[in-house]
Amino acid sequence: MRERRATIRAVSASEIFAPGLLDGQAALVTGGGTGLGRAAARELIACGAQVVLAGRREEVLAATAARLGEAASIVTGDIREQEDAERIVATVLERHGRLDLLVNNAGGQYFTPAEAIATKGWQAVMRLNVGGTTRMAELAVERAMRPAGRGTIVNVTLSPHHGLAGMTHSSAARAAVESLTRAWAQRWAADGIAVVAVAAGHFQTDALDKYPEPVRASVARTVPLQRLGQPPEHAWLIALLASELGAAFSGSVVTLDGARDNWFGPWPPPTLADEAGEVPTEQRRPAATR
Ligand SMILES: CCCCCCC/C=C/C(=O)SCCNC(=O)CCNC(=O)[C@H](O)C(C)(C)COP(=O)(O)OP(=O)(O)OC[C@H]1O[C@@H](n2cnc3c(N)ncnc32)[C@H](O)[C@@H]1OP(=O)(O)O
Ligand SMILES: NC(=O)C1=CN([C@@H]2O[C@H](COP(=O)(O)OP(=O)(O)OC[C@H]3O[C@@H](n4cnc5c(N)ncnc54)[C@H](OP(=O)(O)O)[C@@H]3O)[C@@H](O)[C@H]2O)C=CC1
Repeated sequence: MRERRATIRAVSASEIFAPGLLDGQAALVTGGGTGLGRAAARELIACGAQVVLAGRREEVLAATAARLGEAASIVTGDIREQEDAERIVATVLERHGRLDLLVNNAGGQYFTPAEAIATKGWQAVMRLNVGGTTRMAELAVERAMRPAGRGTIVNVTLSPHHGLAGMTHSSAARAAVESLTRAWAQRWAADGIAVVAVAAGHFQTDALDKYPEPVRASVARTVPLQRLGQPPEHAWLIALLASELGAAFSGSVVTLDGARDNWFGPWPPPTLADEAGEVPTEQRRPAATR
């Protein structure tokens, strides 16, 4: 595992938070080199935090850190491996002497029908999303947050919660992480540690490129907002949870999805509406007679 410091380049001020909101904080963002993790790191830095980006690909992390400037640094490692995970947390402590915020953002799955998921694939998704997230949370608590008597852990999960038919392994894994979030919030409250899950809907990141074209083309239409989420929107929520307000959210699953959760389609439902777009209404009951 190799480490490298970023070159100097500043991030512009936050568009919505006051300067200095997170001054003095040290954050660790897993999967911080790409997509939602990169946007979160940028916003945390804009708010004053020092951020360590973790992931497996050094070149990806280094390119992001170079864009984020001297408040960003990188550490390579695989969150599924105990030794790597330990070194990731140790690196943050060596560099900053503290870890105030862990963003458990590294995760993912592949798109396939439920019955096509091989045991090995199921285990791969569980190992990454549940195993990796758990390992990082426990290490952050043991090594940094409990000794400091404070800290915030944000676990990135997935909306809709009623299940994604092409990603059932991930629906199950993220449900487990949300359940763990609630349990950890109780378990670690007395240590001054807040644990929150952010259930992300469908966000416009490069990762969507890996899904089949018809899936990509239709995703935004499955969202009542009729557009994909933008990474800065997710990043603003992460920064908010890293602020003093995060403690009050402990144990919550905050869904950020443009109303995707539990949406069953547009209104009026195309199968019910007539040519004029009107939906049949039920007859009123006759007035009661005396
Ligand atoms: C209707 C709306 C749908 C759109 C939803 C949009 C919402 C977006 C949600 C997101 O999360 S976007 C972010 C996506 N990012 C990632 O997924 C990145 C991380 N993902 C991965 O690394 C992999 O997908 C992984 C499987 C989770 C982990 O990979 P790992 O390296 O551990 O496994 P592999 O060795 O590659 O594979 C192991 C095993 O898994 C099965 N498998 C893997 N990929 C596929 C596939 N594409 N199709 C079928 N099966 C797959 C397979 O059994 C593999 O074993 P072998 O066959 O290789 O022996
Ligand atoms: N985009 C979306 O619409 C949604 C995304 N999400 C979730 O948000 C998170 C970020 O998504 P997004 O940015 O779009 O996708 P990405 O695929 O870009 O992000 C995944 C990141 O995790 C890192 N990563 C993956 N496996 C490991 C590992 N074993 N150890 C360390 N790092 C790892 C990857 O880097 P590397 O490969 O270099 O290790 C990558 O930077 C993921 O958990 C995703 O599932 C949830 C809902 C919707």
